[in-house]
Amino acid sequence: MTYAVKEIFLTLQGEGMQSGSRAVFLRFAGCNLWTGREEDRTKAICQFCDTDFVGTDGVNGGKFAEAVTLADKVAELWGEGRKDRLVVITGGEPMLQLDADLIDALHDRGFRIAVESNGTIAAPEGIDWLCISPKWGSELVQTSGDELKLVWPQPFDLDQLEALDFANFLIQPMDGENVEEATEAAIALVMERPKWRLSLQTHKLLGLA
Ligand SMILES: C[S@@+](CC[C@H](N)C(=O)[O-])C[C@H]1O[C@@H](n2cnc3c(N)ncnc32)[C@H](O)[C@@H]1O
Ligand SMILES: Nc1nc2[nH]cc(C(=O)O)c2c(=O)[nH]1
Ligand code: SF4
Ligand SMILES: [Mg+2]
Repeated sequence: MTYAVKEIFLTLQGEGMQSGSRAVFLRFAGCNLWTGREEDRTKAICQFCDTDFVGTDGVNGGKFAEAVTLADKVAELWGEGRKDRLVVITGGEPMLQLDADLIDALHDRGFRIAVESNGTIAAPEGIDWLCISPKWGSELVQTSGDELKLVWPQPFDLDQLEALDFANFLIQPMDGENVEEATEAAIALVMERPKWRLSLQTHKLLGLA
């Protein structure tokens, strides 16, 4: 299968439980909840996206015909050393393209595989760290994983989300024009519900990609 990749880059994971970890980010092009075009945003299911995932024109982006070629590029960007290798696969929606061949090729090169997904498509076997970030108005199909990272505010019933099979529950303020209000609301929520932890987008605070 040919993979459409927006960009691949080395940075720190900015969000969630693994925040602060060195990681290669592999961002796939395309999403099932928004076209990525600004003129479609207000009619999209997911309207608050902070990411350009359209096309294959980003740094190290392109069409990769083989899983091994793509995994080689990820390994090249990691550089020397096979210990503690981490790749974060995101998008767009990575579950539209992530398959067993790519999972195997990345494992063969020593990577732990973390994935950021909206949860509308079931995850394949072999993911080492699964982060699901549900979107109001979409159907949540993947109801288990390592972390549920809820962008706030959204009209979810938190009691229902807490009943799902996740090891960690995180709340992440919605970036945008109301980010300060969203951050205050997220802090208030954690103070009321200690099951949840605050996730900040630390890469934005630090000026990292
Ligand atoms: C760009 S998405 C790509 C992965 C996948 N499509 C998803 O939504 O989980 C990566 C992460 O950024 C979060 N995110 C997107 N827009 C955001 C915003 N405006 N503020 C805070 N988090 C945001 C998503 O919820 C998700 O956890
Ligand atoms: N540094 C950094 N950390 C991130 N964690 C999740 C991201 C994403 O866009 O999926 C992201 C991102 O875009 N950059
Ligand atoms: S589901 Fe993820 S990639 Fe798609 S529009 Fe929403 S935040 Fe962006
Ligand atoms: Mg991002």
